[in-house]
Amino acid sequence: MTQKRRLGIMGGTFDPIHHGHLVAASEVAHAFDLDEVVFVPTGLSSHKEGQDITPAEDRYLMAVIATASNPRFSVSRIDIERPGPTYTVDTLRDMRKLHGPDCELFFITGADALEKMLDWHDTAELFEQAHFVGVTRPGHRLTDPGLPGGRVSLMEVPALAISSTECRDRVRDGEPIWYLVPDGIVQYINKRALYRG
Ligand SMILES: Nc1ncnc2c1ncn2[C@@H]1O[C@H](COP(=O)(O)OP(=O)(O)OP(=O)(O)O)[C@@H](O)[C@H]1O
Ligand SMILES: O=C(O)c1ccc[n+]([C@@H]2O[C@H](COP(=O)([O-])O)[C@@H](O)[C@H]2O)c1
Repeated sequence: MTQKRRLGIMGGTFDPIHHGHLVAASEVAHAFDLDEVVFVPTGLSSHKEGQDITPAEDRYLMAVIATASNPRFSVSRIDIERPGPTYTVDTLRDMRKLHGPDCELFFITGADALEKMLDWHDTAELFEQAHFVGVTRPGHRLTDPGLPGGRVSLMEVPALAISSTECRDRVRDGEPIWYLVPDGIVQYINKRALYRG
């Protein structure tokens, strides 16, 4: 019997994508023997309404640049092309349609996001569609938030105290972001004059 294809999905605003995201995806891919990790930048983040978010096309292109050198990483436009707010249940439904039933889906997320998962849209269906992997993040303790057993795993990854917020703040304040994000992202942010305030 052939093994089902194992597909990781890393959803995020990625404004901008940074090495914390990339390390988390790489560690989960290794630990869960994933064939591929698809980064899925959000369209309109349902819980970030009113926040000043960079256009989806820039966030998508930065994700492409950051993942280009890894043959097991790719980027999907499904969330940025779907009208309305982005809900993970729609991401998983679309991924399932694209990849068929013979594919196991693993949604990768930070421990901070996992803690709030019971408030997400259509939680019951979420756990039918995918296995959820919550990774450690500095500043957030890795505790079991009481999510259904068997469908959620918690995983320690090398701690990188990087956030997109800090990257944006540093650019605005004229501080370097070299080595917090891939080199191509530093150059893209400069070229497009992003986060200058
Ligand atoms: N340094 C990190 N280590 C582990 N997971 C992370 C890290 N940074 C972000 N994540 C996780 O990656 C996913 C997407 O993150 P997101 O794009 O919101 O980045 P962010 O750095 O949290 O952004 P912001 O500071 O704008 O809120 C989330 O599930 C988040 O918890
Ligand atoms: O589906 C939901 O209700 C929901 C609520 C909050 C966050 N999410 C997803 O969690 C991922 C991380 O979100 P963010 O905005 O913290 O980068 C991203 O893929 C979001 O679509 C999903």
